[in-house]
Amino acid sequence: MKNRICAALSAVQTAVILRQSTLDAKGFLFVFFAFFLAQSSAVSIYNIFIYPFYRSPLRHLPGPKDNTPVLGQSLSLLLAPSPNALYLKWMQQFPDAPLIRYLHFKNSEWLLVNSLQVVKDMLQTCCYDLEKPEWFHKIVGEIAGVGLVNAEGELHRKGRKGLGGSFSVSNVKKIFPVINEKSQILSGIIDDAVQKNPDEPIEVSSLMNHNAIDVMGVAALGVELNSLATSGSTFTHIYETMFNQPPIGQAIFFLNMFIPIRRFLPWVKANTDYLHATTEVRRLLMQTIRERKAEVFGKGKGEKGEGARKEFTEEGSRDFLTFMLYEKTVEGWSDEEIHGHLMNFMSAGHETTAECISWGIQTLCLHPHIQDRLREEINRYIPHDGPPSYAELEKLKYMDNFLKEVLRCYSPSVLIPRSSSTPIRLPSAPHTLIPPGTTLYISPSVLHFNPTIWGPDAHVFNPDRHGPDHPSAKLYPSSRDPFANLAFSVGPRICIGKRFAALEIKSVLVTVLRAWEVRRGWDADGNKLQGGEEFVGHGNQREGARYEGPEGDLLAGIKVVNFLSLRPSKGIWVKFRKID
Ligand code: HEM
Repeated sequence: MKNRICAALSAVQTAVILRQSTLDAKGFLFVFFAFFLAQSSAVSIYNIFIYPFYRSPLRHLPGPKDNTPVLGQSLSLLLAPSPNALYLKWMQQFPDAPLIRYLHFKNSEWLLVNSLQVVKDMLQTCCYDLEKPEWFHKIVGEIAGVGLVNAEGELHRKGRKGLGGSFSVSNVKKIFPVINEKSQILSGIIDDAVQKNPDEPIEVSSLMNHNAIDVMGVAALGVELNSLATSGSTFTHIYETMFNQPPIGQAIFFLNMFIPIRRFLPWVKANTDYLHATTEVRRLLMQTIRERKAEVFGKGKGEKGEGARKEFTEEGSRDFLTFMLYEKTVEGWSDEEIHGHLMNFMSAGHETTAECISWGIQTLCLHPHIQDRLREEINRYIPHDGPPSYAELEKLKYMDNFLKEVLRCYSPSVLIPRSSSTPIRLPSAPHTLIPPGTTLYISPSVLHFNPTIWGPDAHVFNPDRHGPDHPSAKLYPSSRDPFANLAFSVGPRICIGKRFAALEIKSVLVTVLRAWEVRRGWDADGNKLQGGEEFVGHGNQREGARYEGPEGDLLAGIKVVNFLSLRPSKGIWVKFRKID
């Protein structure tokens, strides 16, 4: 925008000069670029060095002042030990500030949200007055496509309506046997590994990733990807390249939010690998859409055939792709739109779910008594060896609380950002005029570890705190506010896959806990314990914490990747012992 205005102004100024002189084409270009350079430099100097410090209506808000010149806090955020670390530090430093102002790249102003009221305004009251920021569209669009995640306004409402059926209880129930089947395969793989080497820890986060990819393959695409059986499918490799980038890849990813540099770095391997992965996932999904269309509508017909409809419904095939092709509500959706939704499901749906299960197992290793209580509940309400039914899972109340606590302490989603294209005042902060383009940043961890919401033990893992009779219900009523649990977000843009994800997580945990006792298999630095070595330390919690802060203790030595979600960088090593 800034460049377009400067270019238009420069063109007018050059035209005025041209009328008074006889310049040739070269001279014309020279004058134009000279004007353009001078004007855009002046605007940049104003935006970077003057506006945020002397003019901005946000300049008096509390926030960190230890900025790096021009880069603000961006370098510190990039180098932080976790995607939450700095935000949690600021939450502790400015406990009473509903909005914490910090400077980002080129001294752009960002606001960290530190109040439930502001969260409510952003995600509910003003949901459609705010949009996802331009930088988010750019970076998440590369990984997750357009789909719902990047749709705004009317397009988003239409998408939600059209996709509601795919994620309804009845459709999710139809997919449930697939989820259970994959959990069984997962258990079989653990069994094989333990039989070969009983004392050797197993890395669970990549295992859970393979499981989640296989589930999404069948649920979203109707395709068996066989990641678990073959230790990785093409999709697994693609997503590993995207999510597991080396430091140079992360730096490019980060810079690309502000300056489109990817195409200028064809010699950097991390960049070309990443670009190849995004092109390849698009190609594979487009190919799957074409093939399914041919199956559903008949080759080359491009129209619905009644015969095909019968065949598919009788088989009960209700993967999301087939559902989208059939549903009347979405008739007329282009391949491009369907592709966007599939990209969303594949990337938003597998990594987050796998991380949640992995952190869940990590906490079970740290808290054997929680493991015992869960196992006891499972054995009571699912008193058979077969896969759990939907109704049986619904009876597991302690499991529900455990899952809530895992999502509170280890929210896989680390950012819920919004911005406005016009100046806006939020109802809960009417005196703060938020200029257009300012990023309002919700880091779920800031609300999840806030002692004013959860009490002084907010940093402690305790599933019981979610129980209806727990004292915190009366002492800290805000902890019962739906907006205090942000792992799936809340409001019209709440995660559409929430129910599906919860089912998958519980299915895996039930399968694992019925068959296995899990024990810590990582040392104080998160490395795999060798052979029969056991972890010795004073209380698993404190040992190996990488940094001070509410989250540091809970990570128990496991280092995380400072990227788009809470992902362990060296995996999570776990010892499994068969329960007789
Ligand atoms: C533990 C697992 C999951 C977590 C923690 C999670 C978290 C989230 C969060 C926080 C959002 C809101 C983002 C925002 O508004 O900025 C979201 C949106 C979304 N999620 Fe999930 N998700 C999970 C699983 C899934 C699954 C399994 C699917 C699909 C099968 C899925 C598909 C989506 C989609 C399509 C959206 C966009 C919704 C919209 O904007 O209306 N997610 N998710």
